[in-house]
Amino acid sequence: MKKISLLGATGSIGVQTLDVIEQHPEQFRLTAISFGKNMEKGLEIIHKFKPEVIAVQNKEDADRLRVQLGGGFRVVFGEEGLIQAAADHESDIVVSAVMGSVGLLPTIHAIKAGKDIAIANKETLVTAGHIVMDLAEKSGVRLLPVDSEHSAIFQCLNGEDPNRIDRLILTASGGSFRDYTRSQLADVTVDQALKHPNWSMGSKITIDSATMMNKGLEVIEAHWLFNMPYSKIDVILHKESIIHSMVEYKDGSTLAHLGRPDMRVPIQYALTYPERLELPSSKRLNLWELGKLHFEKMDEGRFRCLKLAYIAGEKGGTMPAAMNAANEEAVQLFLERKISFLTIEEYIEKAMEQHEFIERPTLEEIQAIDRSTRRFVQSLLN
Ligand SMILES: NC(=O)C1=CN([C@@H]2O[C@H](COP(=O)(O)OP(=O)(O)OC[C@H]3O[C@@H](n4cnc5c(N)ncnc54)[C@H](OP(=O)(O)O)[C@@H]3O)[C@@H](O)[C@H]2O)C=CC1
Ligand SMILES: CC(=O)[C@@H](O)[C@H](O)COP(=O)(O)O
Ligand SMILES: [Mn+2]
Repeated sequence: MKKISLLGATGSIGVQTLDVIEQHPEQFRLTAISFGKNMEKGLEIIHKFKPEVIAVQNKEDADRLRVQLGGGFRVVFGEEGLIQAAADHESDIVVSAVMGSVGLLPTIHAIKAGKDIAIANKETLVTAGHIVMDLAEKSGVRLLPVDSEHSAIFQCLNGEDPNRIDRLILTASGGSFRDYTRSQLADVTVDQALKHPNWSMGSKITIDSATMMNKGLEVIEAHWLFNMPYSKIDVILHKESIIHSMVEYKDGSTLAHLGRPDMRVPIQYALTYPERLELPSSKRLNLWELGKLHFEKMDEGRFRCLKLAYIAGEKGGTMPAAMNAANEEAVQLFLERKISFLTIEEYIEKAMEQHEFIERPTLEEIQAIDRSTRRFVQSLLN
């Protein structure tokens, strides 16, 4: 029986993780959850799975929950609560599926506590890849990718010697506006941006897919997870999201991972690795039904955020953390309808230009950069 702590239980990855757990009651037990503010969904999960530890964002919600639930649960809140749900109780693996850089600290604590991490939260590796990877190695814990592209690459690598690899090829759907010209992007709406062609995901990552920052974050995530230089990480447009990513080897062989767009598959693989279990609810891929698959070269002028992410990744140090914080703030402003779609990349670029770079930052320095960059982006509004 594998004991699971699930951070971000009410979100898109969280709910799909619960679906996987439910399909294998003999394999998995949910011992801790965290969620933000969605009390209705949170309560439904608590009644169904009865986790011992429950972390919520605010003290008021924690107090309310304690009254509603009575005894038998440990209800905690805030940053300290997230850390407790991740690290301070009995579990074998932590699924990190909160949204944003708030996921960094609990993951670091979970690694220090010797827990394996099923990592969906890409902002963790983007902001502090060098710290997280070093710590995971020293603590002897496994970082198992959940992000579909990274799970695909992980499966195509399957333990091969890194010297045999020529390049990693990440596939990108192109997001909601893949067929729009740059001038058409000027007045797109939030509702349009939230309609991803292939995946049903949380709102922040859906906007990231539309700006192509999602792919930029994934390039940096791949750099850390697979110890690969940026010159050997490419992105290709593939609008069907059937090939989830590829690895090209020295001898010219290219290995690809295919499947229907269904996050329960990589989530389950991270939970069972190296085993594979049945996943009754997941539909099989019938290529003859699909007909053609399409591929296009990336246009970096059209998708400016991808270019910014390569620049930030190559620069290293605190630059990816600054880029990420600017992106999180700008996307939130767009979702609140305070800025336009193209202003997202404009704000990120401005934040990167003014950023006071630190080459080998500590965790505290990364957290300080995260806060100051968010303040800078907010100041651009006035
Ligand atoms: N969705 C997908 O298919 C994929 C997602 N990812 C990555 O996984 C992560 C989660 O994505 P997704 O599930 O789509 O996101 P969602 O927005 O759907 O869910 C986010 C979860 O995090 C919680 N949360 C948000 N902010 C905070 C906070 N400040 N403190 C505590 N909890 C918080 C939310 O709680 P509540 O709603 O209760 O407020 C919710 O449970 C992201 O990093 C994303 O990039 C990666 C690959 C695919
Ligand atoms: C499901 C998943 O892993 C997302 O990150 C997905 O990749 C988004 O698709 P695009 O960013 O390619 O549009
Ligand atoms: Mn992805």
